[in-house]
Amino acid sequence: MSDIDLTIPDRSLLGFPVTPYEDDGSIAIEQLATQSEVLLSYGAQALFVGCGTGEVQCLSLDEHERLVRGSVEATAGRAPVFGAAGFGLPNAVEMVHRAARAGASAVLAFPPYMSSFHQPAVLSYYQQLADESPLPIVLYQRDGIVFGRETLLRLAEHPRVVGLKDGTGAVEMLQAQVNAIHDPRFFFFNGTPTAELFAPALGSLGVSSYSSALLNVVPEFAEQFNTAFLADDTETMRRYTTEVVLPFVELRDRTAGYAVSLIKEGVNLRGGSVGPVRGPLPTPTRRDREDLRRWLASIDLDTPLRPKSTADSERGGVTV
Ligand SMILES: O=C([O-])C(=O)C[C@H](O)[C@@H](O)C(=O)[O-]
Repeated sequence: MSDIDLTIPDRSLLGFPVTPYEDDGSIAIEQLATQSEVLLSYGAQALFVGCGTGEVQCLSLDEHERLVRGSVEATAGRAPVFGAAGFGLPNAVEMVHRAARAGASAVLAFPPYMSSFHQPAVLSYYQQLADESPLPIVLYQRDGIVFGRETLLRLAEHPRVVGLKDGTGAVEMLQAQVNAIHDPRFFFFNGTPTAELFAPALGSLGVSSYSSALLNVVPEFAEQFNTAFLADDTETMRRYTTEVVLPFVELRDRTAGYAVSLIKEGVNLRGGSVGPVRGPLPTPTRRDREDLRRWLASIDLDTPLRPKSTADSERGGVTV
């Protein structure tokens, strides 16, 4: 286990990097380091590697471990690195042990897909995973798995369960969950698709940290949005949402899976060389790719992606 402090302060911007591939399909370690620099330089306070935006469902156990190790080396102690664990108990336990060996600080526990909604079964599943885990665990609710109040209270008592990522944006449920947990060690974060869209609403419930897939492709904008968010500048956030986020969401919603595929394509369009997504994620059509290019150009972010210090010396800010 890494000895990096796992404390995720309130109001953190969390990075979920895409997984870069070489031409032969192997993990592109050098590109991984470049991406880490970009995300950290624009304000990511933790990196969740090989998670949703990182194509978790498309990676082998070895690849996931390699990704975590590469990211831990690239971040060199500047931020905690989270791996992923999931897809059934034996697999999840194996993933968390591999993440620990690779130096991760914690893991994001993906819902076991194809599973029941029955709360006692959900409780038992995550308790067993936490019991077996050498690392702290962040729960993740979306799709098939959400945590009832009692389930969450019981899980939050476990010393290795440290937080909850919400992928639902279900305000009523989330408010009840936030109100139920009084442990300052337990953190909630907004991990909805294109999380900026929900940031103002969920921020007002006290869920003030969020994961940003946009930080991969338009880090300059994601940083500016986060500055407005931290300043509670609702007018600026509304303008950014209308002018930048919603046009992206319109593209994203054209095809299931585009929340990841278009992020990766956007990085490629900005010279990131991260390769294509793996199936079953969809390859963007030519028309959607061109529209994505136009979206980038509309906000003057069709320039090469660079870590912030390099980019600042080369060009000005975002024109929105
Ligand atoms: O593992 C995941 O679900 C994610 O990749 C989360 C994303 O960063 C999501 O919050 C987004 O699309 O902004």
